[in-house]
Amino acid sequence: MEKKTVIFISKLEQSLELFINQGHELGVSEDFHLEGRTVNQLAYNPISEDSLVVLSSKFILPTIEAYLPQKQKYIIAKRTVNYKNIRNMLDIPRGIKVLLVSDLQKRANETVSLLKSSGIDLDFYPYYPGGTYSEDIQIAITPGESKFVPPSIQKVIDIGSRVIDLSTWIEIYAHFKHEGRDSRKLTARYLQSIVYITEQLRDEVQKANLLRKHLETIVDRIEDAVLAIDDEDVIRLTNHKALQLLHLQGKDLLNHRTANSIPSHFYQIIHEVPYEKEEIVHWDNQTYFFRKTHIIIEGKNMGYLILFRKASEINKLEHDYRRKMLNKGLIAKYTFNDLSGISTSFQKVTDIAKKIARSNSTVLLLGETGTGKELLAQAIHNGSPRQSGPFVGANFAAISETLLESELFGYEEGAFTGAKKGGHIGLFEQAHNGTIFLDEIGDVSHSIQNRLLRVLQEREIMKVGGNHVIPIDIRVIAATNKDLECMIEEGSFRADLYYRLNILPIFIPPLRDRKEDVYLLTNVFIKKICNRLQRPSFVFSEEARKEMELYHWPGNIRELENIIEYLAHVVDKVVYPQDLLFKRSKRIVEESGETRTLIFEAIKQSYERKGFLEEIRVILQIIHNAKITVGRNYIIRSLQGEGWNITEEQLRYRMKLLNQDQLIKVSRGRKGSSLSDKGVEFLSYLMDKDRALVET
Ligand SMILES: Nc1ncnc2c1ncn2[C@@H]1O[C@H](COP(=O)(O)OP(=O)(O)OP(=O)(O)O)[C@@H](O)[C@H]1O
Repeated sequence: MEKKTVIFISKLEQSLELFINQGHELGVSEDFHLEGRTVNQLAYNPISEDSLVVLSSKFILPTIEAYLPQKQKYIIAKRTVNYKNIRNMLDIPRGIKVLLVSDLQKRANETVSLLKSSGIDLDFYPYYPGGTYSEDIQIAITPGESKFVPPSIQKVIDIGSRVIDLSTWIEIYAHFKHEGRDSRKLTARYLQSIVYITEQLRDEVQKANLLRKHLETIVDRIEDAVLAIDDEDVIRLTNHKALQLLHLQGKDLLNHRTANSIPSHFYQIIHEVPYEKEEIVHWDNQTYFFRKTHIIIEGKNMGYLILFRKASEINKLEHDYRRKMLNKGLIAKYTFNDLSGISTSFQKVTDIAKKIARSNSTVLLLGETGTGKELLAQAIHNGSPRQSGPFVGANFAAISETLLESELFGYEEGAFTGAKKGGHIGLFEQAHNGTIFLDEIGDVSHSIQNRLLRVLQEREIMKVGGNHVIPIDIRVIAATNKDLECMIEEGSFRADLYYRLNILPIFIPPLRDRKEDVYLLTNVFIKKICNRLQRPSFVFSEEARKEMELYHWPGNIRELENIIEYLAHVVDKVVYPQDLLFKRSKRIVEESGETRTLIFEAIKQSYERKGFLEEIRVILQIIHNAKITVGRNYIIRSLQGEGWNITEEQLRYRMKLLNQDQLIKVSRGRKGSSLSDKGVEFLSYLMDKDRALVET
């Protein structure tokens, strides 16, 4: 049988294309010839009488009537939304204003009713060129007319031109009295496209359910109590913690009105507390930290979120956190208030340091051993905007060369034999968002100097065995008692590293140059130490005080503090010159056993704190065994023979401390060292301790 012709007429070419395409998809083109004419084409492309004309809308009828043959049959197409494009509209939350944009007012209105009758229940505002609209609308939906969308709209969803409704396709078949079989096939195909959409929607619903379950699990894990309430005061989300604190365990609050579901006093709090502010509220004999925030979606207020937690829990958390940081040594204990000193030179130091603290630049602290460089570094950190971040100390004289690299930069799991599982976070990474204190920077080896330079330049590190860089935000404070400029001349310190460090230098004068501070510091330490030992205070006789002022204090404030500690153990009420250790020529072995133990224990602990007591023990042993005066090279070689790898710089530092503690004697002209009597005593004290440990 010869195929009949169906001619679609529309103003727009794209609508004709859409209809013919739809006809192909539905299989209509297997039964009829499908053609299209725009209104303008009718004049030179006339219509043959035996065809059926389908008009895209009744509004074009007056324009085209003249071109239709007299008895021409025509149908006005019923149009519907293209279900394939409906999916995009489902993401728009309910209650949001949406502009429905079309070319004419009536078409905009028509599309609104069409969408509403298809179950898309949004807050539609029809719009057409020349119409008005409210400026707060941010989303527009248009059936293929996006060119008419006002420019202020942020999001446009084009659902495409409207397609032809099933009833019109059936009418086409009915017109030609086509067999019913074909129209059933047509109906089946038409429904298929809708079923496909329904399937898609079902998937979406399942996905949404799954997502909700995920969300609920996550919210349950949050330590805070959570309540999400919509703009109609209905509870939309909550967690175990909230139910527990509100004494509503086992109750289902979801989708219930807040007013009817939660305790009335708490309900009152929710409505009284201002938005977006951390508040402290009292309820149920407890103090809570409470926060209420708006839930804003696509610019519209959809309700509010409440987070609350018992203040006691937060205090405990903060306390635990600080304790952990303290245990790890990541907190700076001292502030500028802990720095005592009235001398003009010391006042100048603190004035400059306070100003410098506020900046983020690298600081270089210069001064003899024991002048308070570490104390000042901590005070600078605590006076800086980074005060709540970590303060990490790295002592280059204390960490052995072999460990230094991995201590500073960390290592990846499996970087070397014996590497910890999960790797190790280095000191630089631990200092992220805080301050790193590079103590004894003058003792650092050449290879580490190179790596430090890179870190300071790039502000990023690479772990040992790692293959990616980790950016770090740190403030650097370095300290040394060495003359770095002299070391540069000798070639033992890199000039470029020095210039990177020497940005804000602060020189702390030695104690002998600020005698006014000796008396003040003496009293500060008497108070502190007597307090700690819970013993009555003591005073200095006039003569002893003079001796203190005359003394040259090679060990500076640390030495002064040690002397007061010693006196606190041995004097009663008044200190006389003969009580002052530095004044006495008596050998330590003449001290009473009790005092000796106290002094040795204090020395032992000071090495332990520095982390190299074991190395000190081996060094003393090597010198002792040699029985003659030995030089540093000999000691280094012997240490290596016993598996200890330390640099010459590190050995020099340790020898200096041993000398200060009078455990070794350095022969004139620095030819070599031997153990002092005190050193021999100290070594046997350490060995006794070791034995006691083994026996227990
Ligand atoms: N101005 C001060 N007021 C009170 N105590 C101080 C002051 N300066 C230093 N101290 C105390 O003196 C001791 C030595 O200080 P610190 O360790 O900071 O010195 P340092 O210069 O870093 O020493 P080193 O170079 O040997 O590492 C510490 O116990 C510290 O508390």
